[in-house]
Amino acid sequence: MTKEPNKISVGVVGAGVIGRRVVGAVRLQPDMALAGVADVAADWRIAMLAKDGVRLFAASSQASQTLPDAGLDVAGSLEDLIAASDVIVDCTPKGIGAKNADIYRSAGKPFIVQGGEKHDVAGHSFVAEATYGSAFGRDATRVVSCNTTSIVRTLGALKRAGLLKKARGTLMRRATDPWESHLGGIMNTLVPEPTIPSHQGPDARHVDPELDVVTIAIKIPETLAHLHSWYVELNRPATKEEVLDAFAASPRILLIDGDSGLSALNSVKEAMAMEGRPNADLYEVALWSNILAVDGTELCYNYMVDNQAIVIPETIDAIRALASSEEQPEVSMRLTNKALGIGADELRL
Ligand SMILES: NC(=O)C1=CN([C@@H]2O[C@H](COP(=O)(O)OP(=O)(O)OC[C@H]3O[C@@H](n4cnc5c(N)ncnc54)[C@H](OP(=O)(O)O)[C@@H]3O)[C@@H](O)[C@H]2O)C=CC1
Ligand SMILES: O=C(OP(=O)(O)O)[C@H](O)COP(=O)(O)O
Repeated sequence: MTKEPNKISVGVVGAGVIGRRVVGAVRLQPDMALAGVADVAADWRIAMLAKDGVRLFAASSQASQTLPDAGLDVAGSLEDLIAASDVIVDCTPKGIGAKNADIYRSAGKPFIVQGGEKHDVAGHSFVAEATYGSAFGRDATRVVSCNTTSIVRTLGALKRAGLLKKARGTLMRRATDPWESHLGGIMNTLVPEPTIPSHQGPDARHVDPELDVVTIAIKIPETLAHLHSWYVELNRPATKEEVLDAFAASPRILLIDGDSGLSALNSVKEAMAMEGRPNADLYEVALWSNILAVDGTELCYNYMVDNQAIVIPETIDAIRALASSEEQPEVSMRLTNKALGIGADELRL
């Protein structure tokens, strides 16, 4: 397969909830081209990608049978996709990326895994605003989980403004993804995560070891998004305006006004649909400016994390960090934001 000149050739392994969104986002970047997708599934999800012109590769010997049996054209094996790619984005279910890492390393190809994998799989954890620079030119990185991404974005904004001392958060986690809610999830109950801290707080310190952050998580019976409630101790008394300015300085945090009617997860998703976002995806952390309170050094706020969407811009930036000559995080993030329509300036809200 011939590569498009001057474009980063991206191979995606595992095209489920995250992988198919990465496919869509890669295709919108001016400096990237999609080499194809390798998967083991051969159902409607993969058939729809094929109809969109995505080249399919069989990620297992069984898939090399089941894909053609389902009437789908197969361009080659996982190894063929790796050979045709400058960088691999592994979006397989938790634990499989760790096994695939050896294959990518043996092929000498840089790769990205997602937040279901442990930090050690890549030896580096990625959130663009914090660790683009240390990812630049590496052989691998891990885009941290959706909740962890939101924590680093928000606490990072407070830290850059010189305000952050320590943060304690309660994370209400959606039970399962919408498309598979008939297969699992919970109903008519709330389930506290069995350990304190939940993994997201410690995991945020893989990105920024200076963060003093503890998280507690609860699984809740809905599928739209996560909702976080934070108590933050500031290192000096601040005003509400100072705190809002600190958050507003990041284009990947969207201040929303509950008094305008955007008062819940579902209304924010509907607004994203009206914005014309694919899948009504909310790439930003949506933080309620009207439900934020500052009292001296005490700060409390709530925000929404669209778990299916928030890691997509980070993954695009991680591709540039590993496989392009762009060393400046701001340049990559601007390109990504523009291509995906991210940030208050890009929205009608
Ligand atoms: N879902 C979410 O909200 C978020 C997920 N993440 C992380 O992203 C990663 C992917 O999650 P998600 O998109 O939800 O997963 P999905 O289950 O939606 O998609 C995974 C895809 O990979 C396929 N697959 C399974 N095994 C292999 C294999 N060996 N080789 C190639 N493809 C394979 C699956 O096929 P099949 O279905 O047939 O098994 C499926 O098509 C995980 O690390 C997860 O923790 C991060 C942030 C948010
Ligand atoms: O990465 C996520 O959340 P997390 O930050 O709680 O690990 C995604 O919402 C996936 O979570 P899941 O492990 O419930 O599928």
